[in-house]
Amino acid sequence: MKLGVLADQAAISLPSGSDAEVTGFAIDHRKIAPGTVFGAFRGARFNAEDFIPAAIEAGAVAVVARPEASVEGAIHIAEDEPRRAFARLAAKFFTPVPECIVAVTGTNGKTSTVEMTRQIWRMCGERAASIGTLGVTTPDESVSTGLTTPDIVTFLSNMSGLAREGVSHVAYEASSHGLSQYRNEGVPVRAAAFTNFSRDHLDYHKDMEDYFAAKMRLFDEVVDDGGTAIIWHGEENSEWTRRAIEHAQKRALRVLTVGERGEYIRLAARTPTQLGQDLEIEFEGETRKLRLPLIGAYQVANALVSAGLAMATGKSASQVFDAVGRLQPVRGRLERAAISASGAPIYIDYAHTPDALEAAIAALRPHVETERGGRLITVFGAGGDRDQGKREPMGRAASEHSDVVIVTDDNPRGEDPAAIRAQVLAGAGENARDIGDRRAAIAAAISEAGPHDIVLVAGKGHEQGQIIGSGENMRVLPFDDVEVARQCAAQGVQA
Ligand SMILES: CC(=O)N[C@H]1[C@@H](OP(=O)(O)OP(=O)(O)OC[C@H]2O[C@@H](n3ccc(=O)[nH]c3=O)[C@H](O)[C@@H]2O)O[C@H](CO)[C@@H](O)[C@@H]1O[C@H](C)C(=O)N[C@@H](C)C(=O)N[C@H](CCC(=O)O)C(=O)O
Ligand SMILES: Nc1ncnc2c1ncn2[C@@H]1O[C@H](COP(=O)(O)OP(=O)(O)OP(=O)(O)O)[C@@H](O)[C@H]1O
Ligand SMILES: N[C@H](CCC[C@H](N)C(=O)O)C(=O)O
Ligand SMILES: [Mg+2]
Repeated sequence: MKLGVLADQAAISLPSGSDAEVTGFAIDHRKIAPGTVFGAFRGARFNAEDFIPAAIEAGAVAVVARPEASVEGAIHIAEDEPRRAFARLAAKFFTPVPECIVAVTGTNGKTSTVEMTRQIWRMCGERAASIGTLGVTTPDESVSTGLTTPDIVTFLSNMSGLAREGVSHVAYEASSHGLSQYRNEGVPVRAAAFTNFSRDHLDYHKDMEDYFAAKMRLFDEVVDDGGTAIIWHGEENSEWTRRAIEHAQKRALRVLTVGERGEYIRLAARTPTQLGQDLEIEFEGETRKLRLPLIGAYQVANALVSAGLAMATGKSASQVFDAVGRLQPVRGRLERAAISASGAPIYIDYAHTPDALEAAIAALRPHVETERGGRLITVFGAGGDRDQGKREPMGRAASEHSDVVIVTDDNPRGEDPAAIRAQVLAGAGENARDIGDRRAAIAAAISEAGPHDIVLVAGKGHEQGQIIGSGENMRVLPFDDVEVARQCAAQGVQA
């Protein structure tokens, strides 16, 4: 494929008289083959401009880099924001892509929402896929990628790979890291959703404003002109929600709000039942009753945002609401792993922010048999080399809303695990227990749970390992909360 053609399509100008045959795209100089376009970006650890000579030596025909970078022996596509230009250009190479693509952002609920959207589309008869923290899930398989958004080349090649497999519908998770690094864009996005906004990732973003601005790139720039914005508008009526609506309106998107204060789908009532919840919603002037086979208010939010995405992409209300009633649980999100020997259910959840912990605990609270002395026992920790400021509020959220709190390790990475736990414990208060070893912490919670109690193990959800150390010393020790909970529950039976 000719670089000139790709550049024309992407509205990117090349130095006059230059053109070349392009065979691929790479952002890592070690992945260059003859004919590759190299994106030389300045990152947190490396400045890839240092690798430009090596990339050209390996056969790069063009380099997308800042104007001040030195490029000799290949075409210099000089751009002030090289990541953005590279995404636009590479997107013209990785074609075709699935005809219907939607994206989801927000602090919590992205993975759940892309997964539920995939399920709804599938129940409507489409070949649908989702991309996010759980990996790439297609009609045929689920492949883990390690990161929510890998890198732009992997993202785009996954999209065109899915189209080749006959997938027509894709819902992808747009993380704030991905959005601020232009790692998940370039494809046409028909509709974009915003689930909620609260504290996370302030190790990476300067402050909440900076974090919000990263998320708002989805509405400001990534979604198609004339596209749809689905925005959760819950009873909490957050200022961030109002501002998200403003961003979407400013871009002249079709704005559809969903939730207790939603105008498109209004959640009028929610009644927890033993295995799920009964919902009453108002849609197009009619009241409908739905039964969601999942517990927790937060799962209603994600299910209704997913319903909005499915309808915004052409599915009929009757098909979509019928599908909502048949949603399957999302891996590691309020997943019931086992029942303890005494009869207490043990739930695994991916809550790793103060807001998410509150939501997960609130989901389980109605199921605790409080009148018979039942307690909610929460086991959780906070990740190392991540936002330190969320640890104390996480401790506070857990202790305010649970009856027993056990603080444990969750991917300490390059930090001292005991120091991380101390920061969490500072918020959790004196009654919280400190058991660093995650297996021992889960075992302690399960062995003390009585028949009317519920155990919540939060923070790792679907994860398959405990990450310890960093850089050269990083190791991932196999660890699966679901499996450990099952083993501990089974040991209880034998004892
Ligand atoms: C902080 C962060 O987000 N870093 C990501 C970012 O790295 P970076 O651009 O800073 O890269 P860098 O390592 O400094 O290197 C700069 C450039 O030099 C290139 N390079 C580097 C070395 C070399 O020998 N040759 C070479 O060409 C690299 O390919 C890169 O383009 O871009 C890389 C590839 O696109 C990512 O792998 C990397 O994710 C790291 C590993 C990470 O842990 N990220 C997490 C925090 C993350 O992004 N998580 C979010 C989810 C969060 C959530 O769900 O809440 C996600 O979307 O996955
Ligand atoms: N709509 C919601 N409101 C509040 N909390 C939620 C919501 N959805 C999910 N959560 C909480 O957040 C956790 C993570 O959910 P999910 O994986 O869907 O979010 P995510 O945005 O993809 O997270 P990440 O940023 O790690 O990728 C859940 O296990 C639950 O505790
Ligand atoms: N995508 C999130 C996941 C956090 C999950 C938790 N187990 C941790 O390691 O902190 C992050 O990278 O911040
Ligand atoms: Mg996710």
